Amino acid sequence: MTVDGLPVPGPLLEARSVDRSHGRTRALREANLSVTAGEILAIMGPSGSGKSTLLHCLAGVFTPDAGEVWFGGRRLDTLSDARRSELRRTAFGFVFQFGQLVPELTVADNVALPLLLGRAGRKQAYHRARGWLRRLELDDLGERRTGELSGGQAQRVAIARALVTRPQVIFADEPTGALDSLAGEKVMELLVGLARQEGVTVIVVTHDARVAACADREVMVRDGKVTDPYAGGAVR
Ligand SMILES: Nc1ncnc2c1ncn2[C@@H]1O[C@H](COP(=O)(O)OP(=O)(O)OP(=O)(O)O)[C@@H](O)[C@H]1O
Repeated sequence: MTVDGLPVPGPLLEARSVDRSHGRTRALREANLSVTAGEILAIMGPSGSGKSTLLHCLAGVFTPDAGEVWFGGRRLDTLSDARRSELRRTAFGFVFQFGQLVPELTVADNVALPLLLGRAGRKQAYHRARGWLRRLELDDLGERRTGELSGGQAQRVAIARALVTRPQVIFADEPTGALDSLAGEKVMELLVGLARQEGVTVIVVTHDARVAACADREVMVRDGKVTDPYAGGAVR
């Protein structure tokens, strides 16, 4: 596609007419969504409308029953399980409602873990982990067990862990859902600020209008359908 003779990069991530059921429940019905590189996108909608299912389809955790998912100009949904796992490990980062940190490990171990699993050297992994802990204002907590953290601290550790591999996209599912409003605001401020500095795309599922207000754009999911005016190749 070109505009005024200049090439316009296509969307980074796209759902095209995605259907996905859980048993007999049709969670997504011909869902279309288009996300550009560097965009911070909020996915909103009533409980049970299909937001998390959409997020998991975009991240290659679920494969659609019908339709297509594209990432960086290539089909994602037709890749093998092994290739999709590798993509999730290298190009994507995840932040969930309850940090999902490993409680037996220290904060620094949790942040270094994705690098160690990716076979980075120990010294380099911990060096990078400490750098991210500093950026998330967690310098003093590196040696703590994650069970000793407040909810807001745990979510900041989860963000450090998601960013440490330098992903292209962060998928966040209700990242502030378990926090009070002050802690939630701080977590979103840090996530969005760092994502912008790093040029990382963020897709965040939320019920909270204040969280959505931090995004560049929001889309609504209702009964498994997505309202996205930019889906289907519309030029922004
Ligand atoms: N593992 C599952 N087994 C059966 N049904 C499921 C499963 N996961 C989701 N569903 C159903 O699929 C539909 C969409 O669920 P989904 O979790 O995507 O919605 P959501 O918008 O993220 O909801 P919430 O805001 O409450 O988290 C719902 O009707 C839900 O009950």
